[in-house]
Parts: sequence; C-alpha cells; structure tokens
Amino acid sequence: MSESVDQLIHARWVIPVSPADTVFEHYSVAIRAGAIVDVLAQSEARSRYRAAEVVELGEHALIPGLVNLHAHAAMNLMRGMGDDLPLMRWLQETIWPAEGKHVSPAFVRDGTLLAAREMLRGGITTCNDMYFYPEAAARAFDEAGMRAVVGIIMLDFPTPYASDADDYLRKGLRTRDQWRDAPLLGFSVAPHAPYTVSDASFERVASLAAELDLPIHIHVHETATEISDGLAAHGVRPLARLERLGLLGPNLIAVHAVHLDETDLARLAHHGCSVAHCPTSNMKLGSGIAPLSSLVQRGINIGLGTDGAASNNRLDIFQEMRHAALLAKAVNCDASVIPAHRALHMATLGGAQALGLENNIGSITPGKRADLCAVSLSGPLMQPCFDPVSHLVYVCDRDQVSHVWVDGTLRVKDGTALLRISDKELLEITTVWQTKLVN
Ligand SMILES: CSC[C@H]1O[C@@H](n2cnc3c(O)ncnc32)[C@H](O)[C@@H]1O
Ligand SMILES: [Zn+2]
Repeated sequence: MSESVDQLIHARWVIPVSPADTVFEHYSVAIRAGAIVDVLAQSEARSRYRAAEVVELGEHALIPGLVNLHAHAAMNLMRGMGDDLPLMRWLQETIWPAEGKHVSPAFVRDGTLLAAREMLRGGITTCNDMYFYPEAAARAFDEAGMRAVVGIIMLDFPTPYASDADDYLRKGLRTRDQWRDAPLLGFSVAPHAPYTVSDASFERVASLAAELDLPIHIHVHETATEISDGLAAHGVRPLARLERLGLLGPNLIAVHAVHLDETDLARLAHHGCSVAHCPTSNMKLGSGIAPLSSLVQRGINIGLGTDGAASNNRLDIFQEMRHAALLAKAVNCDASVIPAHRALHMATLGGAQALGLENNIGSITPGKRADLCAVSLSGPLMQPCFDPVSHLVYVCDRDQVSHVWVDGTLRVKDGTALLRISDKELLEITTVWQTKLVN
C-alpha cells in the first residue's frame, strides 16, 4: 500500500546540508502540508509514495532554500546609486538624503516586492530584512510568499518614519502584533549601528529582545573608522560597548564584523553570537575583508548576506558563497580554508541558525518546512561534474536556479517567478520610482 503525499520531487542529487558533506544521488523528497516528510532513494520513493504532483528534475541538485542573512530589500529601488563611495560618504552624501526625500510606505512596498522577486528567482527563500516602514515590508514579503524576518528598526535620530527611539519601537511592535499569525513572517529588533544608537536605547533593545525572544540584527565593526570613532566617543570598542550594555548573546546577528581583533573574536565566541558575512558589500564599499577563517576556527556561527542593492548591487547568495570562499583563500594564502561545503552551509543552515530557525529550515530534513531550491547542473558549462557542491559554489550562477519552493509552495517554476505581480507591472512601477529618484 502506498502512502499519499502532496508532492514528490526526484533529482539526480539531493544535498541535505545536514548531515554535513552528504550528497545523495538519485534521491527524492516527499512533501505533505508544506513539510518535508521523507528523503529517500528514488527507487523506494516511487513505490512507497503516491503523490498528487510529481516533479521530475533530472540533472539537478536539490538544496535547502538559501537564507539571505542581511538585506535592506526596499533599497532595490536605489540599485546603482552612490557607486564607488566609502560607507560614510555613501550614507551621508547619497543614501540618507535620498531616503529622507523618497522613502515612504509605497516605496518600501514596491522596493521589497522587486527584491523578493530577485531573491526568489535566485533561490533565496528567507530574507533577514532591516528597513524603514517594516509594516510595508511585511506586506510585500507576504504578498510574494517569501519567508522573512522583518527588523523592528531603531535609530536615535528622527526620520520621516519615526521621531525618536520610542516611536521606532512602538511602530515596529505594532507591526509585529498585526502579523502575529503570519506563518512565514518573524521579527527581529534591529538597532541600526553603534554610531546611530545611544546607550539608553541599546539597553531597551536588549531587554525587549530578551522579553520577546527575538534576534537582534545590527551593523557592527563594519569599517576601521567605526572602531576609532567608537573608541573616542565611548572609551571602548563597539563590541565591548554592546557587551557592557547586555546585547551580546546567541540571538545577536553581528552584520559585517570586518574589523575584529582577538578580544572581539573572543567576545563573539564566548557569547555564541552569529555573524552575517557580506563579502560583496564589504568589497564594494571598500570596508575590508572579514576574518572568516578566524571566525570559523573559533566555532562562531556564520551566515551570508547581500546587504542592500545600493552596496552590492545584486541580491545573489550564489555570488556571496563564491566571494566568501575565494576571498578567504586569498587573504590567508591557503586554498584549504572555506571549502565549498562550508560556503553552502553558511548560505543555508548557518543563516537559519542565526535566526533561531534551525529546527524549521536550513536543511533538507524530515520534519522541517519544505523550503527548497533546484539548480540545473545539465548543459556544457557544468560538465564534467565530479562534485555538485563544488559546482554550486565555484561554477553556478543564480540563472541555473529552476524551481523554488517556500513552505511547500512552488514560487519559481522552470526559471519563472510565480508572483501575484507580473514582471511587466513591476517594471512599470520601478520606472516611476526611477524618475522620482533622479529629481
Ligand atoms: C534604518 S534602516 C537601515 C539603514 O541602514 C542603511 N544601510 C544600508 N547598508 C548599510 C551598511 O552597510 N552599513 C550601514 N548602514 C547601511 C540604510 O541605507 C538605512 O538607512
Ligand atoms: Zn546593511
């Protein structure tokens, strides 16, 4: 007697990520009610399960959906603005003035939809986001059917979105209440950075995150200037200041973490913090290169992030995997650091763990939600294929993504994103924003 499931996916390779280094060949994944119920050999799957829908993928690798551990999705509408400037000039001369003038709930909704389309099409199923008007971002992720952790943003200066730290938190918490029952949406507390948030506000962030059991999502130790300015203003390095204020813990996602000395590494490791490594943004803004192999050696959990489209300028986790692995080898003069399977782990389970979602997503494991990404490894550019994990990191481009499932629902099919909004409509909307942004 066969058992009924909703979907049965057959692929040449299934790469579960956990257990580490496992590659199953000619395998299948069975899905019921949005969850993975079985991972087994194709021959067994075909006799054991009767599926409402069968997806025959052939020469594909099926991997967990990718996790973008740091993004500002709405900034897709600013792609290409402020190129070739270092962080503080980029923020102060181009980005913050443009945000002050143009960012609104409509901007955030439209930009986030554009980003969600880009991310889903590139195999990203979860986005850890931080931006103004989180209610508009939540609405857009929900509309796109993408999993997201939306930041309850907070700064200690007024913007058109909020007047002060209290106002940021009040508005963010109201949004969280409104989306309490949305299965794909979660929230974090997102203080922008040590140079924009006061000690008193950081203490509020720490107690709120502890009370509500939320991740803390923060830019930290991004540039050398941030450290020297932080030392001058507070007498200690920014991470030491955050430790003193009670922010360091397993729920802290330290975004960038480029400039780290031995004391910083020890602090991150001691408190079980995670790092969102954003190699492309760090290169483009000339911030530096994070000490990835030192982080790995200390057992610090690492995920990968794109940052926003104005400092990358793609939301492409395949690119981040490749940059993470290659840069680490180059700076260490050691080809053995960050092998391909480690980069894939960072792009999936590492990101999930940082968000506290490791029991739900990040690997192809029975019981987890069916967030999956199928990548075609057929065609001459992929030949020969001795090791699919090597190809995923060193050869593949996001264009090879053919199918993407979020929570068991197909969101990309044969390379086409299945959003409620069409590409034509998205293009019309973005053209209007482009005209506004140049004026
Ligand atoms: C308050 S929403 C987020 C805020 O952060 C700005 N931003 C984007 N990328 C970076 C970065 O790499 N470091 C610091 N700040 C960044 C974004 O423009 C928004 O103002
Ligand atoms: Zn950022």
